[in-house]
Amino acid sequence: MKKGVLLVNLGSPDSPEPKDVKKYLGEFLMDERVIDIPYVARALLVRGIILKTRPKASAAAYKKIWWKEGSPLIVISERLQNKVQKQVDVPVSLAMRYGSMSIHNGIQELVDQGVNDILLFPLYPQFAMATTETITVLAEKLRHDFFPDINIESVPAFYNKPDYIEVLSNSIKSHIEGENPQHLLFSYHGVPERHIRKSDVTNSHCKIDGNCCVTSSKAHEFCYRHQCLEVTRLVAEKLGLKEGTYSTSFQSRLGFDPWLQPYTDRTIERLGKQGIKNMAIVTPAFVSDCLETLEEIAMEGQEIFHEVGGKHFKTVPCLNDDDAFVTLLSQWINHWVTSETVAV
Ligand SMILES: C=CC1=C(C)c2cc3[nH]c(cc4nc(cc5[nH]c(cc1n2)c(C)c5CCC(=O)O)C(CCC(=O)O)=C4C)c(C)c3C=C
Ligand SMILES: [Fe+2]
Repeated sequence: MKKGVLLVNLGSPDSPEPKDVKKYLGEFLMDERVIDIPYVARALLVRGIILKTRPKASAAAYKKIWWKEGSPLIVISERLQNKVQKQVDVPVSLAMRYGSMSIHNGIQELVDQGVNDILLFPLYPQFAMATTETITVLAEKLRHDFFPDINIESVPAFYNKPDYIEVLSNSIKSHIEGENPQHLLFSYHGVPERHIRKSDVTNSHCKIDGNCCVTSSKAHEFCYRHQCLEVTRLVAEKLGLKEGTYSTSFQSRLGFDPWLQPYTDRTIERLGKQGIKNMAIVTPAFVSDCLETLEEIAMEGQEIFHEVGGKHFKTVPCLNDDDAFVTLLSQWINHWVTSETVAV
């Protein structure tokens, strides 16, 4: 069998113009694992309400962060792909779950090079039905419908792997060294609480309270909240952070359902009001900087902090194409190539 790797990230609009943003959001938000309500209700909500107003506002936000080479998320993912390709001996392709650069094309690109054994690598440290699961389910459907003779194996969530925690901790350390933040906030993309309950394989463990995520359970393999809290705990341990000088929050809430709390914007405001003058923020649900980190955190978050008296707001970049991260992914891939098992 000939092996190859498909890295998969979220995707971005083709341009920061409202018509392209509308097309992208239409595809993204109509995914039943993102807005998980029945099709007719979802279509009414997305096409009848969200797509009437959000594309214009989102396009304005995208314009603030867009690079001359294109969307930061796409450009950074391509840099990562190119660097990983130099460290492994099998073909490495890149695809996006939404927008251009489809997973179908990514698989086809590998198949055209003779590959029939694919390692599908969702670029998300934590499992979520709106991210990892939608990628693996779509890839399996494509395999079944168009590529029945190939094998596809997926890389599971790697949130608690010691070598990942080490790379992430070292990166955070290098960016906050000399800044001496009084508080380090770990901000993760939010999800509706309902998503956590739906992914609970025990059907009863996830209460989304103070206890469930720290009480051992089979549910944790697919619990986004547990996995986020674990990343914070493991990095804090590695960096020797003192209790009270760091915390976890969830950003990017959309709609009125309860999402994971505490919310990042309110947490930044609270920290500023409590007299914190110097804070840093890290966003470990994203491996690549994107709209949610460059605009929502680095711009809006900083503005909130300054409005309530904060002075210094440091945004730690995502791992992006950091050399240590590239080496880590390449090691995992090389392990799969030589040992037939997914390394992480
Ligand atoms: C119901 C809505 C959404 C869920 C659930 C959700 C989960 C989720 N998303 C990411 C990562 C990213 N999301 C990004 C943008 C973005 N996300 C939503 C909605 C949900 N996300 C919207 C509407 C948007 C578009 C922007 C906007 O209008 O605000 C991005 C950035 C993409 C880019 O082009 O830069 C990322 C990355 C994760 C990890 C996640 C669940 C864990
Ligand atoms: Fe999102």
